[in-house]
Amino acid sequence: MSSGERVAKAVLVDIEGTTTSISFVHDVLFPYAKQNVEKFLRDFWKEDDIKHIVQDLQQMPKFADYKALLSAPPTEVDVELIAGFVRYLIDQDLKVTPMKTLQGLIWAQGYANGELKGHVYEDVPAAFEAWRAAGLRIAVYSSGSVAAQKLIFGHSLAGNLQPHLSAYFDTHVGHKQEQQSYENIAKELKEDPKEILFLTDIPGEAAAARSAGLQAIILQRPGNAALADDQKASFELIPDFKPLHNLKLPINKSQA
Ligand SMILES: CSCCC(=O)C(=O)COP(=O)(O)O
Ligand SMILES: [Mg+2]
Repeated sequence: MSSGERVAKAVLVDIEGTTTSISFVHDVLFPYAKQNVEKFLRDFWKEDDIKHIVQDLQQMPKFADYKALLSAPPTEVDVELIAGFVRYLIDQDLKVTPMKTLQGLIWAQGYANGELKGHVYEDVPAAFEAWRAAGLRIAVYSSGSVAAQKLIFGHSLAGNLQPHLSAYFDTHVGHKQEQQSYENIAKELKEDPKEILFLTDIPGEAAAARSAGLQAIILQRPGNAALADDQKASFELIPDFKPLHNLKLPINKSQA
């Protein structure tokens, strides 16, 4: 099936490499979080939600790995130790929930003070408008926290795109390369999986979505990772959202 003939009731979009450049995430957002994590933790160390995040971080097996790398073994868990651990996790691009939650809280300050503006490719707002005008719902699924997703679209270069979005999912629903996550999303959206179209840059995510019965298309945006030949053969590939601007509801739904 070509993108021109596709029908769906909902479009589920990934962010990094799909609506937004990988470079914005890696060269702007991640450095912002690394530069500001220590001050953020110092300012909010005694707040309950930060205490919970710190506890969750300490329980990760990676925390022991990180401590073992330090020249002097830490005697207490303090701001500096946790900030260093968060920077270590960011450097490895680990999609772990407590660190992603913390990143979202740090980025909120950057969006609020105007230092950050969410990158979206220029074809994204037009596609969102077209899909909504055709009666489709649009949902987001990213490893970034739901709070971070709302920020990137709420403070985007194209203005506030949140009114187009009807649901947001992060790693609380499961990891992006697991079939169960997409089954959970379909259930929460109350849609038949085959009527959800998932758009992503990562073949492992597309494969997991497809194994749950969703449709999946891979974006080849500038700067996205090159695909192996078998991956190219397994999925429909598109350079941007323009081939999908004419996406329609299934015929029985649009006539109802
Ligand atoms: C929600 S904006 C920041 C994106 C992010 O933190 C990330 O890890 C990107 O992951 P994605 O699942 O959108 O590829
Ligand atoms: Mg992605």
